[in-house]
Amino acid sequence: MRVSAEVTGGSSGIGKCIAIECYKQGAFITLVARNEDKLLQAKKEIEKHSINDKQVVLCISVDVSQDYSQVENVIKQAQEKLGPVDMLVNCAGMSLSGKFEDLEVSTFERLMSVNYLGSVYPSRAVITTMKERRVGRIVFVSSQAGQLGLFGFTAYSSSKFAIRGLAEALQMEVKPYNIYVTVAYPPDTDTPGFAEENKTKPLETRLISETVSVCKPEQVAKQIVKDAIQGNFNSSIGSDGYMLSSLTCGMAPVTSITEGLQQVVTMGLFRTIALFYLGSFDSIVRRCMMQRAKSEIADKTA
Ligand SMILES: NC(=O)C1=CN([C@@H]2O[C@H](COP(=O)(O)OP(=O)(O)OC[C@H]3O[C@@H](n4cnc5c(N)ncnc54)[C@H](OP(=O)(O)O)[C@@H]3O)[C@@H](O)[C@H]2O)C=CC1
Ligand SMILES: CCCCCCCCCCCCCCCC(=O)[C@@H](N)CO
Repeated sequence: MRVSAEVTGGSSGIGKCIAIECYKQGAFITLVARNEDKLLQAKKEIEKHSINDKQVVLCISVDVSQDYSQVENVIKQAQEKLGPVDMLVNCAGMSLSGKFEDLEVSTFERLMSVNYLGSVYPSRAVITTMKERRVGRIVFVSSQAGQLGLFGFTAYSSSKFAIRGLAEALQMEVKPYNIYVTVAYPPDTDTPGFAEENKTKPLETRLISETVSVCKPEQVAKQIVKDAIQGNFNSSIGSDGYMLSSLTCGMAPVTSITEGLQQVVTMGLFRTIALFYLGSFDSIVRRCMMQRAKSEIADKTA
Protein backbone atom coordinates (compact mmCIF):
# COMPACT_ATOMS: atom_id res chain seq x y z
CA MET A 1 0.00 0.00 0.00
CA ARG A 2 1.25 3.42 -0.94
CA VAL A 3 1.19 6.16 1.69
CA SER A 4 1.23 9.80 0.74
CA ALA A 5 2.46 12.57 3.04
CA GLU A 6 2.20 16.26 2.36
CA VAL A 7 4.49 18.61 4.27
CA THR A 8 4.05 22.38 4.18
CA GLY A 9 7.31 24.13 4.97
CA GLY A 10 8.95 20.94 3.71
CA SER A 11 11.82 22.75 1.98
CA SER A 12 13.69 23.74 5.14
CA GLY A 13 14.38 23.02 8.80
CA ILE A 14 11.94 20.87 10.77
CA GLY A 15 9.60 20.39 7.78
CA LYS A 16 12.39 19.06 5.59
CA CYS A 17 13.46 16.61 8.30
CA ILE A 18 9.83 15.46 8.69
CA ALA A 19 9.69 14.84 4.93
CA ILE A 20 12.94 12.83 5.10
CA GLU A 21 11.60 10.82 8.04
CA CYS A 22 8.39 9.95 6.14
CA TYR A 23 10.33 9.19 2.95
CA LYS A 24 12.62 6.83 4.85
CA GLN A 25 9.50 4.94 5.90
CA GLY A 26 8.43 4.53 2.28
CA ALA A 27 5.94 7.39 1.88
CA PHE A 28 5.39 9.44 -1.28
CA ILE A 29 6.06 13.07 -0.47
CA THR A 30 4.57 16.39 -1.51
CA LEU A 31 6.58 19.43 -0.41
CA VAL A 32 4.78 22.75 -0.16
CA ALA A 33 6.63 26.08 0.17
CA ARG A 34 7.12 29.28 -1.82
CA ASN A 35 10.73 29.36 -3.04
CA GLU A 36 11.22 26.97 -5.96
CA ASP A 37 15.01 26.72 -5.68
CA LYS A 38 14.80 25.70 -2.04
CA LEU A 39 12.08 23.19 -2.95
CA LEU A 40 14.24 21.56 -5.64
CA GLN A 41 17.25 21.53 -3.37
CA ALA A 42 15.22 19.81 -0.62
CA LYS A 43 13.73 17.33 -3.12
CA LYS A 44 17.26 16.26 -4.14
CA GLU A 45 18.30 15.88 -0.52
CA ILE A 46 15.21 13.83 0.36
CA GLU A 47 15.61 11.55 -2.66
CA LYS A 48 18.96 10.37 -1.30
CA HIS A 49 17.02 8.49 1.38
CA SER A 50 14.78 6.41 -0.90
CA ILE A 51 14.03 2.84 0.09
CA ASN A 52 12.51 1.79 -3.24
CA ASP A 53 12.70 3.07 -6.82
CA LYS A 54 9.00 3.92 -7.09
CA GLN A 55 9.02 6.65 -4.45
CA VAL A 56 8.28 10.17 -5.66
CA VAL A 57 8.90 13.63 -4.22
CA LEU A 58 6.59 16.26 -5.69
CA CYS A 59 7.13 20.01 -5.17
CA ILE A 60 4.41 22.63 -5.02
CA SER A 61 5.24 26.30 -4.90
CA VAL A 62 2.47 28.22 -3.19
CA ASP A 63 2.02 30.67 -0.34
CA VAL A 64 -0.14 28.75 2.16
CA SER A 65 -1.29 31.95 3.85
CA GLN A 66 -2.75 33.98 0.99
CA ASP A 67 -5.50 32.66 -1.23
CA TYR A 68 -7.54 29.63 -0.12
CA SER A 69 -8.76 28.72 -3.61
CA GLN A 70 -5.18 28.66 -4.88
CA VAL A 71 -4.07 26.40 -2.01
CA GLU A 72 -7.06 24.13 -2.64
CA ASN A 73 -6.29 23.93 -6.36
CA VAL A 74 -2.64 22.98 -6.05
CA ILE A 75 -3.40 20.40 -3.39
CA LYS A 76 -6.08 18.90 -5.65
CA GLN A 77 -3.56 18.69 -8.48
CA ALA A 78 -1.02 17.00 -6.23
CA GLN A 79 -3.62 14.47 -5.07
CA GLU A 80 -4.40 13.65 -8.72
CA LYS A 81 -0.73 12.79 -9.23
CA LEU A 82 0.16 11.03 -5.97
CA GLY A 83 -3.21 9.85 -4.71
CA PRO A 84 -5.09 11.10 -1.66
CA VAL A 85 -3.06 12.58 1.20
CA ASP A 86 -2.83 10.21 4.17
CA MET A 87 -0.84 12.55 6.37
CA LEU A 88 -0.77 16.33 6.21
CA VAL A 89 1.94 18.09 8.20
CA ASN A 90 1.38 21.82 8.65
CA CYS A 91 4.91 23.02 9.31
CA ALA A 92 5.15 26.23 7.26
CA GLY A 93 5.61 29.05 9.69
CA MET A 94 7.79 31.87 10.87
CA SER A 95 8.72 33.78 13.98
CA LEU A 96 9.27 37.47 14.63
CA SER A 97 9.95 38.80 18.10
CA GLY A 98 10.17 42.17 19.77
CA LYS A 99 8.49 44.20 22.48
CA PHE A 100 4.74 44.68 21.93
CA GLU A 101 5.11 48.39 21.16
CA ASP A 102 8.07 47.83 18.85
CA LEU A 103 6.33 45.25 16.65
CA GLU A 104 4.53 46.65 13.61
CA VAL A 105 0.81 45.96 13.57
CA SER A 106 1.41 44.27 10.23
CA THR A 107 3.63 41.71 12.02
CA PHE A 108 0.64 40.52 14.05
CA GLU A 109 -1.36 40.14 10.85
CA ARG A 110 1.49 38.39 9.05
CA LEU A 111 2.20 35.83 11.79
CA MET A 112 -1.49 35.10 12.23
CA SER A 113 -1.92 34.51 8.52
CA VAL A 114 1.18 32.38 8.01
CA ASN A 115 1.14 30.37 11.24
CA TYR A 116 -2.61 30.08 11.79
CA LEU A 117 -4.43 30.53 8.45
CA GLY A 118 -1.48 28.81 6.75
CA SER A 119 -2.46 25.73 8.78
CA VAL A 120 -6.22 26.15 8.28
CA TYR A 121 -6.09 26.30 4.47
CA PRO A 122 -4.19 23.08 3.66
CA SER A 123 -6.13 21.19 6.35
CA ARG A 124 -9.44 22.45 5.01
CA ALA A 125 -8.35 21.35 1.52
CA VAL A 126 -7.66 17.71 2.50
CA ILE A 127 -10.26 17.03 5.21
CA THR A 128 -13.24 16.07 3.00
CA THR A 129 -11.32 13.34 1.20
CA MET A 130 -9.87 12.08 4.48
CA LYS A 131 -13.36 11.85 5.99
CA GLU A 132 -14.69 10.01 2.93
CA ARG A 133 -11.82 7.53 3.10
CA ARG A 134 -12.00 7.21 6.89
CA VAL A 135 -8.20 7.57 7.03
CA GLY A 136 -5.94 10.41 7.92
CA ARG A 137 -3.48 12.22 10.10
CA ILE A 138 -3.26 15.98 10.43
CA VAL A 139 -0.24 17.42 12.19
CA PHE A 140 0.07 21.00 13.38
CA VAL A 141 3.45 22.37 14.37
CA SER A 142 2.90 24.81 17.21
CA SER A 143 5.79 25.58 19.62
CA GLN A 144 6.61 25.59 23.33
CA ALA A 145 5.74 29.27 22.85
CA GLY A 146 2.24 27.99 22.03
CA GLN A 147 2.02 26.58 25.56
CA LEU A 148 3.19 29.64 27.47
CA GLY A 149 3.48 33.29 26.56
CA LEU A 150 6.84 34.89 27.04
CA PHE A 151 8.58 38.24 26.64
CA GLY A 152 8.95 39.27 22.99
CA PHE A 153 6.44 36.76 21.64
CA THR A 154 3.17 38.74 21.76
CA ALA A 155 2.67 38.19 18.03
CA TYR A 156 4.24 34.75 17.70
CA SER A 157 2.79 33.05 20.80
CA SER A 158 -0.76 34.07 19.98
CA SER A 159 -0.49 32.62 16.48
CA LYS A 160 0.81 29.36 17.97
CA PHE A 161 -1.87 29.26 20.71
CA ALA A 162 -4.50 29.65 17.98
CA ILE A 163 -3.35 26.40 16.41
CA ARG A 164 -4.16 24.53 19.58
CA GLY A 165 -7.78 25.74 19.61
CA LEU A 166 -8.16 24.72 16.00
CA ALA A 167 -6.64 21.30 16.65
CA GLU A 168 -8.78 20.52 19.72
CA ALA A 169 -12.02 21.44 17.96
CA LEU A 170 -11.07 19.61 14.79
CA GLN A 171 -10.03 16.45 16.63
CA MET A 172 -13.46 16.19 18.27
CA GLU A 173 -15.11 16.46 14.84
CA VAL A 174 -12.98 13.97 12.96
CA LYS A 175 -12.27 11.26 15.52
CA PRO A 176 -15.35 9.20 14.49
CA TYR A 177 -13.91 9.18 10.96
CA ASN A 178 -10.70 7.57 12.17
CA ILE A 179 -8.71 10.75 11.59
CA TYR A 180 -6.17 11.73 14.22
CA VAL A 181 -4.81 15.19 14.92
CA THR A 182 -1.39 15.83 16.44
CA VAL A 183 -0.09 19.13 17.81
CA ALA A 184 3.69 19.40 18.19
CA TYR A 185 5.31 21.81 20.62
CA PRO A 186 9.02 21.94 19.74
CA PRO A 187 11.57 23.90 21.79
CA ASP A 188 14.19 26.11 20.04
CA THR A 189 15.49 24.02 17.16
CA ASP A 190 18.62 24.56 15.09
CA THR A 191 17.17 25.54 11.68
CA PRO A 192 17.57 28.35 9.12
CA GLY A 193 14.35 29.84 10.53
CA PHE A 194 15.81 29.86 14.05
CA ALA A 195 19.00 31.60 12.82
CA GLU A 196 16.82 34.23 11.15
CA GLU A 197 14.74 34.72 14.29
CA ASN A 198 17.85 35.23 16.40
CA LYS A 199 18.92 38.26 14.38
CA THR A 200 16.23 40.43 15.98
CA LYS A 201 15.42 38.59 19.22
CA PRO A 202 15.32 40.77 22.36
CA LEU A 203 17.89 39.86 25.03
CA GLU A 204 15.10 38.92 27.47
CA THR A 205 13.57 36.48 24.98
CA ARG A 206 16.95 34.89 24.34
CA LEU A 207 17.79 34.52 28.05
CA ILE A 208 14.37 33.06 28.91
CA SER A 209 14.47 30.67 25.94
CA GLU A 210 17.91 29.45 27.01
CA THR A 211 16.18 27.72 29.94
CA VAL A 212 15.60 24.91 27.45
CA SER A 213 18.46 23.69 25.26
CA VAL A 214 18.38 23.87 21.47
CA CYS A 215 17.29 20.69 19.68
CA LYS A 216 18.36 19.19 16.37
CA PRO A 217 15.64 19.27 13.69
CA GLU A 218 16.17 15.55 12.94
CA GLN A 219 15.35 14.67 16.53
CA VAL A 220 12.24 16.88 16.59
CA ALA A 221 11.06 15.45 13.25
CA LYS A 222 11.49 11.85 14.42
CA GLN A 223 9.35 12.49 17.48
CA ILE A 224 6.63 14.28 15.50
CA VAL A 225 6.36 11.52 12.88
CA LYS A 226 6.28 8.85 15.58
CA ASP A 227 3.52 10.63 17.52
CA ALA A 228 1.52 11.26 14.33
CA ILE A 229 1.69 7.62 13.30
CA GLN A 230 0.62 6.52 16.78
CA GLY A 231 -2.25 9.03 16.68
CA ASN A 232 -1.08 10.94 19.77
CA PHE A 233 -2.73 14.33 20.16
CA ASN A 234 0.29 15.76 21.89
CA SER A 235 3.86 15.68 20.63
CA SER A 236 6.64 17.09 22.77
CA ILE A 237 10.31 16.51 23.34
CA GLY A 238 12.61 16.46 26.38
CA SER A 239 11.77 16.64 30.06
CA ASP A 240 10.71 20.32 29.91
CA GLY A 241 8.53 19.48 26.91
CA TYR A 242 6.93 16.66 28.85
CA MET A 243 6.31 18.87 31.89
CA LEU A 244 4.89 21.73 29.80
CA SER A 245 2.50 19.43 27.93
CA SER A 246 1.33 17.75 31.10
CA LEU A 247 0.89 21.07 32.89
CA THR A 248 -1.01 22.72 30.03
CA CYS A 249 -3.19 19.75 29.10
CA GLY A 250 -6.39 21.64 29.96
CA MET A 251 -9.26 20.06 28.03
CA ALA A 252 -7.05 18.55 25.35
CA PRO A 253 -8.11 15.08 24.21
CA VAL A 254 -6.30 12.25 25.89
CA THR A 255 -4.75 9.45 23.87
CA SER A 256 -4.28 6.77 26.51
CA ILE A 257 -5.31 6.01 30.08
CA THR A 258 -1.66 6.18 31.09
CA GLU A 259 -1.35 9.68 29.68
CA GLY A 260 -4.47 10.82 31.57
CA LEU A 261 -3.28 9.30 34.84
CA GLN A 262 0.15 10.87 34.49
CA GLN A 263 -1.44 14.29 33.98
CA VAL A 264 -3.62 13.89 37.08
CA VAL A 265 -0.76 12.74 39.27
CA THR A 266 1.89 15.24 38.13
CA MET A 267 -0.24 18.39 37.89
CA GLY A 268 0.50 19.80 41.37
CA LEU A 269 4.19 19.04 41.21
CA PHE A 270 4.64 20.54 37.74
CA ARG A 271 2.72 23.67 38.72
CA THR A 272 5.09 24.07 41.67
CA ILE A 273 8.11 23.75 39.38
CA ALA A 274 6.48 26.18 36.93
CA LEU A 275 6.12 28.81 39.66
CA PHE A 276 9.89 28.77 40.14
CA TYR A 277 10.47 29.12 36.39
CA LEU A 278 8.03 32.05 36.24
CA GLY A 279 9.86 33.71 39.12
CA SER A 280 13.17 33.34 37.32
CA PHE A 281 11.69 34.71 34.05
CA ASP A 282 10.37 37.79 35.88
CA SER A 283 13.78 38.39 37.40
CA ILE A 284 15.45 38.12 33.98
CA VAL A 285 13.05 40.79 32.68
CA ARG A 286 13.71 43.04 35.69
CA ARG A 287 17.50 42.60 35.43
CA CYS A 288 17.52 43.49 31.74
CA MET A 289 15.44 46.59 32.46
CA MET A 290 17.84 47.73 35.19
CA GLN A 291 20.87 47.07 32.97
CA ARG A 292 19.36 49.21 30.21
CA ALA A 293 18.55 52.04 32.63
CA LYS A 294 22.12 51.93 33.94
CA SER A 295 23.71 52.07 30.51
CA GLU A 296 21.42 54.93 29.52
CA ILE A 297 22.59 56.94 32.52
CA ALA A 298 26.20 56.08 31.69
CA ASP A 299 25.65 57.22 28.09
CA LYS A 300 24.20 60.54 29.24
CA THR A 301 26.99 61.33 31.69
CA ALA A 302 29.72 60.32 29.25
N1 LIG B 1 13.14 26.37 14.81
C1 LIG B 1 12.55 26.54 15.99
O1 LIG B 1 13.19 26.94 16.96
C2 LIG B 1 11.11 26.23 16.15
C3 LIG B 1 10.23 26.24 15.09
N2 LIG B 1 8.90 25.98 15.30
C4 LIG B 1 7.97 26.01 14.18
O2 LIG B 1 8.31 24.98 13.26
C5 LIG B 1 8.00 25.39 11.94
C6 LIG B 1 9.22 25.26 11.06
O3 LIG B 1 10.24 26.06 11.59
P1 LIG B 1 11.73 26.04 11.02
O4 LIG B 1 12.03 24.71 10.50
O5 LIG B 1 12.57 26.66 12.05
O6 LIG B 1 11.56 27.12 9.82
P2 LIG B 1 12.39 27.41 8.49
O7 LIG B 1 12.37 28.89 8.33
O8 LIG B 1 13.70 26.72 8.48
O9 LIG B 1 11.45 26.76 7.36
C7 LIG B 1 10.20 27.30 7.13
C8 LIG B 1 9.54 26.59 5.97
O10 LIG B 1 8.23 27.10 5.78
C9 LIG B 1 8.10 27.61 4.45
N3 LIG B 1 7.19 28.75 4.49
C10 LIG B 1 7.30 29.85 5.26
N4 LIG B 1 6.29 30.70 5.01
C11 LIG B 1 5.52 30.10 4.06
C12 LIG B 1 4.34 30.47 3.40
N5 LIG B 1 3.74 31.65 3.63
N6 LIG B 1 3.80 29.62 2.48
C13 LIG B 1 4.41 28.44 2.23
N7 LIG B 1 5.53 28.04 2.84
C14 LIG B 1 6.08 28.86 3.74
C15 LIG B 1 9.52 27.96 4.05
O11 LIG B 1 9.73 27.99 2.66
P3 LIG B 1 9.58 29.35 1.79
O12 LIG B 1 10.18 30.45 2.59
O13 LIG B 1 10.29 29.07 0.50
O14 LIG B 1 8.11 29.52 1.58
C16 LIG B 1 10.28 26.80 4.67
O15 LIG B 1 10.13 25.65 3.88
C17 LIG B 1 7.45 26.81 12.05
O16 LIG B 1 6.05 26.76 12.10
C18 LIG B 1 8.01 27.29 13.38
O17 LIG B 1 7.21 28.29 13.96
C19 LIG B 1 8.41 25.69 16.53
C20 LIG B 1 9.23 25.66 17.61
C21 LIG B 1 10.64 25.94 17.51
C1 LIG C 1 6.92 22.61 34.53
C2 LIG C 1 7.20 23.76 33.70
C3 LIG C 1 8.41 23.69 32.82
C4 LIG C 1 8.67 25.03 32.26
C5 LIG C 1 9.70 25.11 31.20
C6 LIG C 1 9.62 26.47 30.59
C7 LIG C 1 10.50 26.67 29.43
C8 LIG C 1 10.17 27.91 28.68
C9 LIG C 1 11.04 28.12 27.48
C10 LIG C 1 10.23 28.55 26.31
C11 LIG C 1 11.02 28.51 25.07
C12 LIG C 1 10.21 28.94 23.90
C13 LIG C 1 10.78 28.34 22.63
C14 LIG C 1 10.12 28.88 21.43
C15 LIG C 1 10.70 28.25 20.17
C16 LIG C 1 10.15 28.83 18.96
O1 LIG C 1 9.02 28.60 18.63
C17 LIG C 1 11.00 29.71 18.13
N1 LIG C 1 12.36 29.37 18.21
C18 LIG C 1 10.55 29.64 16.69
O2 LIG C 1 11.51 29.99 15.77
